[in-house]
Amino acid sequence: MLTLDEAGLNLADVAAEARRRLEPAHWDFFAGGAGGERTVRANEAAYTRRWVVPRVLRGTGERDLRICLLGEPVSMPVLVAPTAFHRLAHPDGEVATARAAAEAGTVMVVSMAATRGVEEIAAAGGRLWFQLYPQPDLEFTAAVVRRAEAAGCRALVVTVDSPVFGRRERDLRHGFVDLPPGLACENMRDTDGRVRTIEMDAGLGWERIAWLRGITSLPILLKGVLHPADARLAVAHGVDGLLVSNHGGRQLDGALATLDALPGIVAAVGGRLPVLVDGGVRRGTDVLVALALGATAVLVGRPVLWGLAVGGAAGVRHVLDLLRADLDRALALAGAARPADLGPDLVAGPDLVAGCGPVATVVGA
Ligand SMILES: Cc1cc2nc3c(=O)[nH]c(=O)nc-3n(C[C@H](O)[C@H](O)[C@H](O)COP(=O)(O)O)c2cc1C
Ligand SMILES: O=C(O)C(=O)c1ccccc1
Repeated sequence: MLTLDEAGLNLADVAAEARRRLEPAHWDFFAGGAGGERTVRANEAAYTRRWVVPRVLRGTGERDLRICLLGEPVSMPVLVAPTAFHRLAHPDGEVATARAAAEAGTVMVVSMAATRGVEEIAAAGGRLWFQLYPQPDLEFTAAVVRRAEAAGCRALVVTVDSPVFGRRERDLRHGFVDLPPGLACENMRDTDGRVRTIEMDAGLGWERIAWLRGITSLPILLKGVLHPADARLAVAHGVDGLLVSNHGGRQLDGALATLDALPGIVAAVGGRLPVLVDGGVRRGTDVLVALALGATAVLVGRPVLWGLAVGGAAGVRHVLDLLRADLDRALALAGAARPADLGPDLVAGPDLVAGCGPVATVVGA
């Protein structure tokens, strides 16, 4: 196991150490976003505009961080977001990430752009969900879904914020266009062993969600919903959960910070589906605020990659342990014994903070 000195006291420390270890082009691929990266910055900044209004004398005793998601227990409301190319961070790649998530008792969402096959990731143990970019080739898409099912994945996370690829200026400057030789998107292999390129499908529509619903009995979550009208459509199409996400600011630069979108989505869904959120979660208090505003759980993307770069499975474990301990302490200090004790009354701002302007919730839009 890593010492705290090596791995850091918080996720910013881990990020700084990862930056020292990674090739600049790979650091920039992981850290960067689309355009001027306004949305990358806005995701983290949104949390700094929320303030916790703690309750006292609640006698919380030992906290219980467990939640129930899609009918199954998860050890804490922090999951691993799907991110591409883990072998750029560590030779063990997604296998190491899966081992850490399993040890932490949480879900790992395996990216369609993973650099290890879903079967060997599953062999590391733990609960996996599979992230899908629906491909224009329906037969190939169906084959990938069957492969994820056969490997034991328990849900499909369908990314819907990517009709085209975001324009990432850091990657353009480095000339970073593809994986180095020897690494490949292992879950994009065809029957002949050839690796297909992941296509973004600008033709994707709700009928494809209905089609997916018809080819799998796995729960389907939509990843990348920010507009309440889309949340209502998702409910109407029988999906099983929503992930409020702007792809970590890597797709539409200028898209609303996810924490600012969350209340509108929660109101639109009205408790009919679990609502998850990702983007900019770096502290236990961030998790607390997201849950208080109605999220069932959060996911972390980049911090997991930083942990992986610093120490493989132990590094990812360190990141997840830091978040767990930080959330546990934040709950105690806010007077909550468990996630279910949190509500919007525990959060103030940003309207209470001079100069920050009102929160952009588009309820009923
Ligand atoms: C390097 C990197 C690769 C990503 N790859 C994928 C991907 O393959 N599929 C996907 O749906 N989202 C992908 N995402 C988006 C994440 O799932 C998630 O939405 C985002 O990272 C959350 O923000 P955070 O990094 O601030 O925690 C990626 C994000 C990063 C940083
Ligand atoms: O970088 C990303 O955000 C991402 O989603 C992705 C998708 C396909 C291949 C590589 C990265």
